[in-house]
Amino acid sequence: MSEDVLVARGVGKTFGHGKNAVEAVKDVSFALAENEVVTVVGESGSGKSTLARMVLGLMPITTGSLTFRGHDVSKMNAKARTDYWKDVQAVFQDPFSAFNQFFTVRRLLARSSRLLDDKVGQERLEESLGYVGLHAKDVLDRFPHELSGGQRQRVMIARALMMRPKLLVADEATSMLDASLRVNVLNVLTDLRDQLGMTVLFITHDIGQACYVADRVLVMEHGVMVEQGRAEDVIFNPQHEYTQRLLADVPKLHQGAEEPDGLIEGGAPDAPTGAHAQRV
Ligand SMILES: Nc1ncnc2c1ncn2[C@@H]1O[C@H](COP(=O)(O)OP(=O)(O)OP(=O)(O)O)[C@@H](O)[C@H]1O
Repeated sequence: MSEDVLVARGVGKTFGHGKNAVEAVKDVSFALAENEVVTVVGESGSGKSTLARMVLGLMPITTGSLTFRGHDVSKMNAKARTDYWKDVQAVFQDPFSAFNQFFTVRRLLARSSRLLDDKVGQERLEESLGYVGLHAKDVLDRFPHELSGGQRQRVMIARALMMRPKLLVADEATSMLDASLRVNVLNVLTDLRDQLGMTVLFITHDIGQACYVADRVLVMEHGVMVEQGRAEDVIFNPQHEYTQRLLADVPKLHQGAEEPDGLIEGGAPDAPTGAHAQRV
């Protein structure tokens, strides 16, 4: 059986105090095993990004505990956090904000590869760009404004992959991509799980994508994890009313449950078209 990489027990996050307090995440418990893709799905404001930021060590937790391979990651000093980020990498929704506009892609990626020796760095760079469907010669000497939104996002994913992280946290990382590229990137994530034994925590508001890519799905509503289970179980036998409602907004998923052929043609709105049926 795979070992747990990350374990969250009773994790909570409250912003502000008194009557202005916002409980963004409430008493959330889950574990991420080695070599699995887990998605967190929920509507806007359900606490997904706050959870991701706590997992990344970017903000302190208010209650509970978070451990990565047995080490407490909720109270890291600067050195421990730098080490943690060799094992845990992130890709966020807005790739533009992460770019220095005056740096070429080559320079941006070189900053990530400085921890690797030159030969490994060059190989990793080309390999990582290849994983996301980019060729080094097409992008390395370009500036951010010379790339499309989708290309920028894929460069950011490649940058994270260069470190061969044990855990990749992808927060709405495919939101800027068109449908075919989205499928491509989602498939890359599962390939990385298969080939590198990487664990992926994929955050999305789109239950179609969540179920397509995931081994397991965690469902959040108003900061509470209302349901978690294997992707097949969550899609075809959702237990919580909120999950049922999210799925009801994706009519093709339900049709597919009754008519296995139904999914092949359509797929969910805003979901990886058709491919979902082949995965689940
Ligand atoms: N720094 C902050 N200060 C105060 N409240 C915050 C802060 N960050 C998030 N919140 C609040 O916490 C709740 C959860 O926000 P969060 O961004 O985690 O949700 P989300 O599910 O990721 O939403 P989205 O999909 O829109 O990004 C929201 O009510 C939000 O307004």
